[in-house]
Amino acid sequence: MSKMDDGKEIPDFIVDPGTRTTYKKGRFFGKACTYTGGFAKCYEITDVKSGAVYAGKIVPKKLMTKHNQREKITQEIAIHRSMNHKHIVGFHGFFEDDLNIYIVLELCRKRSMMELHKRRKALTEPETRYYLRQILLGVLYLHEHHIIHRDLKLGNLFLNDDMEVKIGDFGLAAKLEFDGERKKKKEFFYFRTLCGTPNYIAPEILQKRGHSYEVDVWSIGCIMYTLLVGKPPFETNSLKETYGRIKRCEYVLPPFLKKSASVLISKMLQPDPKARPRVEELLSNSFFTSGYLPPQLPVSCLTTAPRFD
Ligand SMILES: COc1cc(C(=O)NC2CCN(C)CC2)ccc1Nc1cc2c(cn1)c(C)nn2-c1cc(Cl)cc(-c2ccccc2C(N)=O)c1
Repeated sequence: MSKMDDGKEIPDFIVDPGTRTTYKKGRFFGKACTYTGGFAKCYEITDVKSGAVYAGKIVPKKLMTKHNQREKITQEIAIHRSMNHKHIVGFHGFFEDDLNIYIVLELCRKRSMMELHKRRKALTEPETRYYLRQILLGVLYLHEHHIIHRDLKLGNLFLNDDMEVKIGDFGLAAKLEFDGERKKKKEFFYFRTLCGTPNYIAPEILQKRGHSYEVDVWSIGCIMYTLLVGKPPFETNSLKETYGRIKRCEYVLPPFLKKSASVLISKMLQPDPKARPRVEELLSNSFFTSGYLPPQLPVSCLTTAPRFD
């Protein structure tokens, strides 16, 4: 039992009353911040009858003091359960008891790209092309269904046994109700600052301007930079300074980057959201069409750089 997991408010056996499925609670995977600054937790859970193993995201109800917190988890579930795509984490169900809300999700045994990043730092260009293409295919599906993810970051990009990318955590996602709608969720901004580092937050959100699909393209630009350079583009050791750099769009493109990579990153990290390419344009960019794209990656890429000769 890891020290972070007191787990006392989560029973060892969890029953979904709707489907009468019993899950056995297994390993604690980790936790992440939720809307109230409290923590939801993720465990390995096993359907005792079928033996199927999932990632169970468990949100304590005691966190939901205000009405809008229940609305937020309802929104997350409504958005995620409507998804069905190879590069979106599978949604297998949800239920609640007196203590918690439980979300049953596809287990990705190779964890998230944050662990890959911590272990490998800068990746090769073919690997970056491989991961980015799958992220773009997943985000294209979201945008085609009028969903903005709004929290694309390495910790929300999970990897399965076949090293395929699965986009997860729709806790900050939003559905646009009409073309041209610009979101202005003030509490969204509050949540983003509340839960630690700004990760890959777009300048228009920091400046509390309306925002839309372009914020996901900005985040993908930050992800591409981080995968190729080995560290995030706006990282400093002060939140205030990081925000300042994001607002001023101040980042350095190292000289070792190939031209097509530098050009693509700068297209995505533009201060004006309207100047950024849409996801379908990104997929046909020369960075993807002119360089080697591995059809798959070996699991060894989690720890050591592959050779593509
Ligand atoms: C075998 O599969 C895994 C092993 C591990 C692992 O070994 N972790 C070790 C880290 C070091 N400590 C000491 C021991 C455990 C982590 C993730 C796995 N897989 C996995 C995790 C998944 C998913 C699919 N698959 C999905 C889908 N969501 N999550 C997930 C994971 C985490 Cl840590 C937090 C959250 C999370 C919890 C609350 C709110 C939001 C979120 C959120 N980010 O969605 C979600």
